[in-house]
Amino acid sequence: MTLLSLQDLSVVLDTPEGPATVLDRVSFDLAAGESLGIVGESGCGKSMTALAVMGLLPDAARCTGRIDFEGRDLLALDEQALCALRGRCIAMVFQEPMTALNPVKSIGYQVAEGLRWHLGLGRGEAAARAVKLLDRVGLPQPRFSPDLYPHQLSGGQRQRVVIAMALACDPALLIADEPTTALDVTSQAEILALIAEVTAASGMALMLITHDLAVVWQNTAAMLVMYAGAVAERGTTAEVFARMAHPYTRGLLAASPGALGDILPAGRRLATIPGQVPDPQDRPTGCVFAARCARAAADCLPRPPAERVLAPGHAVACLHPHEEETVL
Ligand SMILES: Nc1ncnc2c1ncn2[C@@H]1O[C@H](COP(=O)(O)OP(=O)(O)OP(=O)(O)O)[C@@H](O)[C@H]1O
Repeated sequence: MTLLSLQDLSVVLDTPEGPATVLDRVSFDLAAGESLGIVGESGCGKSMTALAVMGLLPDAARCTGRIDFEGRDLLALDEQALCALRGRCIAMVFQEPMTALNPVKSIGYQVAEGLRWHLGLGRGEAAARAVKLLDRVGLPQPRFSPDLYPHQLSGGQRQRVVIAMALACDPALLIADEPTTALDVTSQAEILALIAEVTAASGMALMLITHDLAVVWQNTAAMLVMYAGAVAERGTTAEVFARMAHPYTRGLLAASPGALGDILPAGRRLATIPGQVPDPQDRPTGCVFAARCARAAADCLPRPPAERVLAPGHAVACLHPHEEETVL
Protein backbone atom coordinates (compact mmCIF):
# COMPACT_ATOMS: atom_id res chain seq x y z
CA MET A 1 0.00 0.00 0.00
CA THR A 2 1.36 3.43 -0.92
CA LEU A 3 2.02 5.48 2.19
CA LEU A 4 3.57 8.58 0.69
CA SER A 5 3.22 9.78 -2.87
CA LEU A 6 4.77 12.91 -4.36
CA GLN A 7 3.39 13.90 -7.73
CA ASP A 8 5.14 16.59 -9.73
CA LEU A 9 6.12 18.49 -6.62
CA SER A 10 7.78 21.78 -7.48
CA VAL A 11 8.93 24.33 -4.93
CA VAL A 12 9.89 27.88 -5.81
CA LEU A 13 11.37 30.16 -3.16
CA ASP A 14 11.05 33.91 -3.44
CA THR A 15 14.52 35.28 -2.72
CA PRO A 16 15.97 38.80 -2.98
CA GLU A 17 17.77 37.59 -6.13
CA GLY A 18 14.52 36.41 -7.71
CA PRO A 19 12.53 33.17 -7.74
CA ALA A 20 14.61 30.05 -7.02
CA THR A 21 13.33 26.69 -8.23
CA VAL A 22 14.59 24.31 -5.56
CA LEU A 23 12.40 21.33 -6.52
CA ASP A 24 11.36 20.65 -10.09
CA ARG A 25 8.53 18.16 -10.63
CA VAL A 26 9.68 15.56 -8.14
CA SER A 27 7.57 12.40 -8.08
CA PHE A 28 7.97 9.19 -6.12
CA ASP A 29 6.01 6.66 -4.13
CA LEU A 30 6.98 5.08 -0.85
CA ALA A 31 5.05 2.03 0.32
CA ALA A 32 4.28 1.34 3.97
CA GLY A 33 7.25 -0.30 5.68
CA GLU A 34 9.65 0.30 2.77
CA SER A 35 12.94 2.17 2.76
CA LEU A 36 13.99 4.82 0.28
CA GLY A 37 17.39 6.50 0.11
CA ILE A 38 17.61 9.99 -1.40
CA VAL A 39 21.14 10.77 -2.51
CA GLY A 40 22.83 13.74 -4.17
CA GLU A 41 25.39 16.46 -3.62
CA SER A 42 24.82 19.38 -1.32
CA GLY A 43 22.17 21.74 -2.67
CA CYS A 44 20.34 19.14 -4.78
CA GLY A 45 17.04 19.55 -2.92
CA LYS A 46 17.15 16.55 -0.59
CA SER A 47 16.35 18.53 2.54
CA MET A 48 13.70 20.58 0.71
CA THR A 49 11.95 17.33 -0.20
CA ALA A 50 11.96 16.26 3.46
CA LEU A 51 10.80 19.67 4.68
CA ALA A 52 7.98 19.70 2.11
CA VAL A 53 6.72 16.35 3.40
CA MET A 54 6.89 17.62 6.99
CA GLY A 55 5.10 20.86 6.06
CA LEU A 56 8.14 22.83 7.24
CA LEU A 57 9.14 24.74 4.12
CA PRO A 58 10.13 28.40 4.59
CA ASP A 59 7.30 30.94 4.36
CA ALA A 60 8.68 32.18 1.04
CA ALA A 61 8.04 28.79 -0.60
CA ARG A 62 5.40 28.30 -3.28
CA CYS A 63 4.48 24.66 -3.96
CA THR A 64 2.71 23.03 -6.86
CA GLY A 65 1.90 19.38 -7.33
CA ARG A 66 0.73 16.99 -4.65
CA ILE A 67 2.04 15.28 -1.56
CA ASP A 68 -0.33 12.48 -0.52
CA PHE A 69 0.25 10.80 2.82
CA GLU A 70 -2.11 7.99 3.80
CA GLY A 71 -4.44 9.30 1.10
CA ARG A 72 -4.51 12.92 2.33
CA ASP A 73 -3.10 15.83 0.35
CA LEU A 74 -0.59 17.38 2.75
CA LEU A 75 -0.35 20.63 0.78
CA ALA A 76 -4.03 21.23 1.50
CA LEU A 77 -3.72 20.77 5.29
CA ASP A 78 -3.62 23.73 7.66
CA GLU A 79 -0.88 24.20 10.25
CA GLN A 80 -2.95 22.67 13.04
CA ALA A 81 -3.55 19.46 11.06
CA LEU A 82 0.14 19.30 10.10
CA CYS A 83 1.14 19.72 13.74
CA ALA A 84 -1.04 16.77 14.68
CA LEU A 85 0.62 14.71 11.94
CA ARG A 86 4.23 15.63 12.77
CA GLY A 87 5.66 13.38 15.41
CA ARG A 88 2.50 11.30 15.54
CA CYS A 89 2.48 9.93 11.96
CA ILE A 90 5.69 11.31 10.44
CA ALA A 91 8.80 11.75 12.54
CA MET A 92 12.11 13.27 11.58
CA VAL A 93 15.70 12.80 12.70
CA PHE A 94 17.89 15.75 11.76
CA GLN A 95 21.59 16.07 11.10
CA GLU A 96 22.53 17.68 14.37
CA PRO A 97 20.82 16.16 17.43
CA MET A 98 21.01 19.40 19.43
CA THR A 99 18.63 21.07 16.97
CA ALA A 100 15.96 18.58 18.04
CA LEU A 101 16.81 18.51 21.75
CA ASN A 102 16.06 21.11 24.37
CA PRO A 103 19.27 21.66 26.39
CA VAL A 104 17.42 22.54 29.59
CA LYS A 105 15.01 19.56 29.72
CA SER A 106 15.98 16.04 30.80
CA ILE A 107 16.09 13.34 28.14
CA GLY A 108 13.30 11.38 29.86
CA TYR A 109 11.07 14.45 29.85
CA GLN A 110 11.73 15.06 26.15
CA VAL A 111 10.95 11.50 25.10
CA ALA A 112 7.81 11.52 27.27
CA GLU A 113 6.64 14.87 25.87
CA GLY A 114 5.50 13.42 22.52
CA LEU A 115 3.63 10.64 24.26
CA ARG A 116 1.75 13.12 26.42
CA TRP A 117 1.08 15.58 23.61
CA HIS A 118 0.09 13.18 20.84
CA LEU A 119 -1.26 10.17 22.73
CA GLY A 120 -2.62 11.99 25.79
CA LEU A 121 -0.75 9.72 28.24
CA GLY A 122 -0.52 10.77 31.89
CA ARG A 123 2.80 11.91 33.34
CA GLY A 124 3.65 8.60 35.06
CA GLU A 125 2.74 6.37 32.14
CA ALA A 126 4.60 8.57 29.65
CA ALA A 127 7.69 8.58 31.89
CA ALA A 128 7.63 4.77 32.19
CA ARG A 129 7.25 4.41 28.43
CA ALA A 130 10.11 6.88 27.86
CA VAL A 131 12.44 4.67 29.93
CA LYS A 132 11.50 1.68 27.73
CA LEU A 133 12.12 3.70 24.59
CA LEU A 134 15.53 4.82 25.83
CA ASP A 135 16.35 1.18 26.49
CA ARG A 136 15.14 0.27 22.99
CA VAL A 137 17.63 2.67 21.40
CA GLY A 138 20.59 1.41 23.43
CA LEU A 139 20.44 3.78 26.42
CA PRO A 140 19.62 1.33 29.23
CA GLN A 141 19.07 1.93 32.94
CA PRO A 142 20.69 2.61 35.30
CA ARG A 143 23.56 4.07 33.28
CA PHE A 144 21.33 6.33 31.23
CA SER A 145 18.94 7.82 33.72
CA PRO A 146 15.98 9.68 32.20
CA ASP A 147 17.09 12.56 34.44
CA LEU A 148 20.24 13.14 32.40
CA TYR A 149 20.50 16.28 30.26
CA PRO A 150 21.63 16.31 26.62
CA HIS A 151 25.00 17.89 27.47
CA GLN A 152 25.83 14.86 29.63
CA LEU A 153 25.71 12.58 26.58
CA SER A 154 27.97 12.05 23.56
CA GLY A 155 26.81 13.02 20.08
CA GLY A 156 25.87 9.43 19.22
CA GLN A 157 23.96 9.03 22.49
CA ARG A 158 22.07 12.28 21.82
CA GLN A 159 21.10 11.03 18.38
CA ARG A 160 19.79 7.87 20.10
CA VAL A 161 17.58 10.08 22.28
CA VAL A 162 16.28 11.81 19.13
CA ILE A 163 15.52 8.40 17.62
CA ALA A 164 13.67 7.41 20.82
CA MET A 165 11.61 10.63 20.50
CA ALA A 166 10.90 9.80 16.85
CA LEU A 167 9.78 6.28 17.72
CA ALA A 168 7.63 7.35 20.66
CA CYS A 169 4.30 7.53 18.85
CA ASP A 170 5.07 4.67 16.45
CA PRO A 171 4.85 6.84 13.30
CA ALA A 172 4.24 5.29 9.87
CA LEU A 173 7.16 7.21 8.35
CA LEU A 174 10.57 8.17 9.67
CA ILE A 175 12.55 10.78 7.74
CA ALA A 176 16.25 10.83 8.59
CA ASP A 177 18.12 13.76 7.02
CA GLU A 178 21.88 13.11 7.11
CA PRO A 179 21.44 11.66 10.61
CA THR A 180 25.11 10.86 11.12
CA THR A 181 26.93 13.82 9.61
CA ALA A 182 27.73 15.32 13.00
CA LEU A 183 29.02 12.03 14.46
CA ASP A 184 32.34 10.18 14.54
CA VAL A 185 32.78 7.22 12.20
CA THR A 186 32.01 4.49 14.75
CA SER A 187 28.85 6.20 15.94
CA GLN A 188 27.80 6.79 12.31
CA ALA A 189 27.64 3.08 11.54
CA GLU A 190 25.90 2.31 14.84
CA ILE A 191 23.24 4.99 14.39
CA LEU A 192 22.50 3.93 10.80
CA ALA A 193 22.23 0.31 11.90
CA LEU A 194 19.90 1.35 14.72
CA ILE A 195 17.66 3.35 12.37
CA ALA A 196 17.49 0.47 9.88
CA GLU A 197 16.77 -2.02 12.68
CA VAL A 198 14.06 -0.08 14.51
CA THR A 199 12.22 0.91 11.33
CA ALA A 200 12.27 -2.65 9.98
CA ALA A 201 11.21 -4.11 13.33
CA SER A 202 8.22 -1.80 13.65
CA GLY A 203 7.16 -1.83 9.99
CA MET A 204 7.92 1.89 9.65
CA ALA A 205 8.72 3.35 6.25
CA LEU A 206 12.10 5.09 6.10
CA MET A 207 13.20 8.01 3.95
CA LEU A 208 16.95 8.29 4.42
CA ILE A 209 18.65 11.39 3.05
CA THR A 210 22.38 11.27 2.42
CA HIS A 211 25.15 12.50 0.14
CA ASP A 212 26.87 9.13 0.52
CA LEU A 213 26.07 6.28 -1.87
CA ALA A 214 27.46 3.76 0.62
CA VAL A 215 24.78 4.70 3.14
CA VAL A 216 22.09 4.01 0.55
CA TRP A 217 23.69 0.74 -0.46
CA GLN A 218 23.81 -0.51 3.09
CA ASN A 219 20.47 0.72 4.40
CA THR A 220 17.71 1.17 1.83
CA ALA A 221 15.90 -1.11 -0.60
CA ALA A 222 15.08 1.66 -3.09
CA MET A 223 16.87 4.84 -4.04
CA LEU A 224 16.37 8.17 -5.74
CA VAL A 225 19.29 10.17 -7.12
CA MET A 226 18.56 13.91 -7.08
CA TYR A 227 20.36 16.58 -9.00
CA ALA A 228 19.53 20.31 -8.95
CA GLY A 229 16.08 19.74 -7.50
CA ALA A 230 15.06 17.03 -9.96
CA VAL A 231 15.13 13.24 -9.99
CA ALA A 232 18.01 11.99 -12.16
CA GLU A 233 17.69 8.25 -11.57
CA ARG A 234 15.60 5.92 -9.45
CA GLY A 235 15.06 2.27 -8.80
CA THR A 236 15.68 -0.56 -6.45
CA THR A 237 19.07 -0.07 -4.87
CA ALA A 238 20.29 -3.39 -6.28
CA GLU A 239 19.19 -2.50 -9.82
CA VAL A 240 20.63 1.02 -9.79
CA PHE A 241 23.96 -0.15 -8.36
CA ALA A 242 24.21 -2.96 -10.90
CA ARG A 243 23.76 -0.64 -13.87
CA MET A 244 24.12 3.01 -12.95
CA ALA A 245 22.70 4.75 -15.99
CA HIS A 246 22.82 8.48 -15.30
CA PRO A 247 26.27 10.08 -15.79
CA TYR A 248 25.63 11.97 -12.54
CA THR A 249 25.10 8.74 -10.57
CA ARG A 250 28.34 7.39 -12.02
CA GLY A 251 30.04 10.65 -11.06
CA LEU A 252 28.81 10.28 -7.49
CA LEU A 253 30.21 6.75 -7.40
CA ALA A 254 33.58 7.86 -8.72
CA ALA A 255 33.64 10.62 -6.10
CA SER A 256 32.64 8.32 -3.23
CA PRO A 257 35.19 7.99 -0.46
CA GLY A 258 36.36 4.62 0.76
CA ALA A 259 33.15 4.50 2.76
CA LEU A 260 31.74 2.23 0.09
CA GLY A 261 33.96 -0.15 2.02
CA ASP A 262 33.10 -3.66 1.00
CA ILE A 263 32.11 -2.79 -2.52
CA LEU A 264 34.93 -0.49 -3.60
CA PRO A 265 38.55 -1.56 -3.80
CA ALA A 266 40.66 0.04 -1.08
CA GLY A 267 42.95 2.84 -2.13
CA ARG A 268 40.93 3.64 -5.24
CA ARG A 269 41.69 7.09 -6.55
CA LEU A 270 38.80 9.51 -6.12
CA ALA A 271 37.49 11.59 -8.97
CA THR A 272 35.45 14.73 -8.56
CA ILE A 273 32.59 15.85 -10.74
CA PRO A 274 33.83 19.00 -12.48
CA GLY A 275 31.73 22.15 -12.15
CA GLN A 276 28.93 22.81 -9.68
CA VAL A 277 25.19 22.45 -9.21
CA PRO A 278 23.43 25.24 -11.14
CA ASP A 279 22.08 28.16 -9.21
CA PRO A 280 18.35 27.59 -8.47
CA GLN A 281 17.71 31.20 -9.65
CA ASP A 282 19.32 30.41 -12.96
CA ARG A 283 18.45 26.88 -14.03
CA PRO A 284 19.23 25.87 -17.61
CA THR A 285 16.22 25.17 -19.80
CA GLY A 286 17.47 21.76 -20.94
CA CYS A 287 19.06 18.96 -18.93
CA VAL A 288 20.26 20.50 -15.67
CA PHE A 289 23.35 18.28 -15.65
CA ALA A 290 24.45 18.96 -19.25
CA ALA A 291 27.05 21.62 -18.36
CA ARG A 292 28.94 19.07 -16.22
CA CYS A 293 28.32 16.00 -18.35
CA ALA A 294 30.91 14.32 -20.58
CA ARG A 295 28.12 12.60 -22.55
CA ALA A 296 26.06 15.74 -23.22
CA ALA A 297 25.05 16.38 -26.83
CA ALA A 298 23.04 19.05 -28.65
CA ASP A 299 19.75 17.24 -28.02
CA CYS A 300 20.25 17.65 -24.22
CA LEU A 301 19.91 21.42 -24.38
CA PRO A 302 16.44 22.39 -25.62
CA ARG A 303 14.36 20.71 -22.87
CA PRO A 304 14.81 18.54 -19.78
CA PRO A 305 14.94 14.83 -20.65
CA ALA A 306 11.80 12.88 -19.81
CA GLU A 307 12.27 9.96 -17.48
CA ARG A 308 12.36 6.57 -19.14
CA VAL A 309 12.14 3.08 -17.76
CA LEU A 310 15.24 0.98 -18.38
CA ALA A 311 14.09 -2.16 -16.61
CA PRO A 312 11.37 -2.99 -14.11
CA GLY A 313 12.26 -0.95 -11.03
CA HIS A 314 14.82 1.28 -12.76
CA ALA A 315 14.33 4.60 -14.57
CA VAL A 316 16.57 7.45 -15.66
CA ALA A 317 16.08 11.03 -16.85
CA CYS A 318 18.86 11.12 -19.46
CA LEU A 319 18.99 10.95 -23.25
CA HIS A 320 22.43 9.30 -23.31
CA PRO A 321 22.55 6.97 -20.32
CA HIS A 322 25.26 4.41 -19.65
CA GLU A 323 24.15 0.94 -20.62
CA GLU A 324 27.07 -1.12 -19.40
CA GLU A 325 27.19 -2.72 -15.97
CA THR A 326 28.65 -0.66 -13.16
CA VAL A 327 32.23 -1.59 -12.29
CA LEU A 328 32.44 -1.17 -8.54
N1 LIG B 1 15.83 29.48 2.88
C1 LIG B 1 16.33 29.39 1.65
N2 LIG B 1 16.29 30.44 0.78
C2 LIG B 1 16.78 30.34 -0.48
N3 LIG B 1 17.32 29.22 -0.98
C3 LIG B 1 17.40 28.15 -0.19
C4 LIG B 1 16.92 28.17 1.16
N4 LIG B 1 17.14 26.95 1.71
C5 LIG B 1 17.73 26.21 0.72
N5 LIG B 1 17.88 26.92 -0.39
C6 LIG B 1 18.44 26.44 -1.66
O1 LIG B 1 17.64 25.35 -2.09
C7 LIG B 1 18.44 24.41 -2.79
C8 LIG B 1 18.19 23.03 -2.24
O2 LIG B 1 18.68 22.98 -0.91
P1 LIG B 1 18.58 21.69 0.02
O3 LIG B 1 18.92 22.14 1.41
O4 LIG B 1 17.31 20.99 -0.16
O5 LIG B 1 19.77 20.80 -0.55
P2 LIG B 1 20.35 19.46 0.02
O6 LIG B 1 20.46 18.54 -1.15
O7 LIG B 1 19.58 18.97 1.18
O8 LIG B 1 21.80 19.87 0.47
P3 LIG B 1 22.56 19.64 1.87
O9 LIG B 1 23.10 18.24 1.77
O10 LIG B 1 23.63 20.67 1.84
O11 LIG B 1 21.57 19.83 2.96
C9 LIG B 1 19.87 24.89 -2.66
O12 LIG B 1 20.24 25.52 -3.87
C10 LIG B 1 19.82 25.88 -1.53
O13 LIG B 1 20.79 26.88 -1.74
